[in-house]
Amino acid sequence: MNSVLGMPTQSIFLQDTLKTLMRAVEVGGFDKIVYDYLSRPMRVIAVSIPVRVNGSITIFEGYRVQHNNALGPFKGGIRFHPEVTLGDDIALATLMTLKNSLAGIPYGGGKGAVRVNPKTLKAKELEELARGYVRALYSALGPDVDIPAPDVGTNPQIMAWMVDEYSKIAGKNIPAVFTAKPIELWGNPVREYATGYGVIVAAETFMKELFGSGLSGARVSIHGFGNTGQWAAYWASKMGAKVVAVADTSGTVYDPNGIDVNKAMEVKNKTGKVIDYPGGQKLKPDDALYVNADVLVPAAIENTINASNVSRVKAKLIVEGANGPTTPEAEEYLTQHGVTIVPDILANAGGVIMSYLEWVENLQWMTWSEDETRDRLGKIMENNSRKVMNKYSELKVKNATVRDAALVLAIERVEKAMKLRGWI
Ligand SMILES: NC(=O)c1ccc[n+]([C@@H]2O[C@H](COP(=O)([O-])OP(=O)(O)OC[C@H]3O[C@@H](n4cnc5c(N)ncnc54)[C@H](O)[C@@H]3O)[C@@H](O)[C@H]2O)c1
Repeated sequence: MNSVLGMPTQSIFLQDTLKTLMRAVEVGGFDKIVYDYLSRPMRVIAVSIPVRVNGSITIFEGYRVQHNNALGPFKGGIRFHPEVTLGDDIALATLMTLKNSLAGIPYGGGKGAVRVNPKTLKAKELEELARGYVRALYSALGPDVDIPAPDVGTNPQIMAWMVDEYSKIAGKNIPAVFTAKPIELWGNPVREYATGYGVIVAAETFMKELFGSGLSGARVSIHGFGNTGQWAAYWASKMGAKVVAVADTSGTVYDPNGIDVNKAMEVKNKTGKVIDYPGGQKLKPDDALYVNADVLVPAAIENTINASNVSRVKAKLIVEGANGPTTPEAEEYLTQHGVTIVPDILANAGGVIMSYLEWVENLQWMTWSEDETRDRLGKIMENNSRKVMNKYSELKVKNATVRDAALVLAIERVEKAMKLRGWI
């Protein structure tokens, strides 16, 4: 698709997303009209945001893509990145519609973006940009309209500025319009580790379903040791798994007897390099993908498991913490070799499910304890994992994957909502 609503949208990412959507529509036997709806956003808003940078005005380009709201308010992050395009933003918003649908939460999908390298801005300039984004899009946002959250390049502080700006314009506090806010400003402590925790609940559920025993005693390797990877390692270890490898761009630490995850996190947060961990063997960054492990969690970036290295992967279960870490060619190879992949759309949904829980708290001006919130998140992740497993066993298509099952479930829920509303 080279243009949407008259705007140019060349993007390989968008083309790939539409291919994935088309495959799922075919596997699930959906009507063509379902593809027609989901292959384009309902609304795209492009805005100019003037900010005084180093004394002179720079005008930044921003977008909000409101992809589909059949299931509820649009929901998805805001990305600050120098190379983001409208086409990429549409792809990301499309994936949010599917992820939120699969998660079983009452949200449609959306995504926002600003073409900027946030690292080049001073704090005050970044604040002005965040506030300018909200001023430009105020009428399109709202707790029951469109609820943004952080994504690449944005964080809880930026959400705090945004919720403040929105509340100022509204003339009253409206906490539920942004999620993943700081704990002190209507946020929830579980948010920090929600994605990594969710990945491990999904891993535990699939281990039980596939092999009859959970993570206890299983060997786990984690590739990528940022927010997702560190907390996945932490919860895997807490649930009794043996974390045998952790890796970041500095290298892999491998210890078949198990790594002290608290120590590894402490070292990573102190020096920025996991390779400074005292002990274990020191290997190359990608070696965490190839070590002897029962479960592999790719939690770094996209396309890490691809045609050139897939034959070296030894794990029997791959749980995608990162978005898009397994290429389609690699997935085909792994599927033929009996490896199960728990897809990103299911495995890393803990963050957005936590956003939903924060929104529910904010709408009622109440808070759950950390334990209660985590318990709710865990139950949703476990339940969703089981639903996907059941769907997978129902699919009669040759070489169907768990990803196919997840996407079919996601589309089914949106399709039902669109039918009930009389859209299709
Ligand atoms: N943080 C979330 O809530 C969240 C939610 C959903 C999906 N994700 C996805 O998870 C992935 C990681 O996100 P994050 O927030 O943890 O990012 P992050 O920046 O905190 O961490 C990324 C980590 O990956 C490592 N890394 C990058 N390239 C590597 C390589 N080639 N080899 C080894 N390590 C490498 C980095 O050193 C870093 O430790 C992304 O794909 C992201 O889209 C994150």
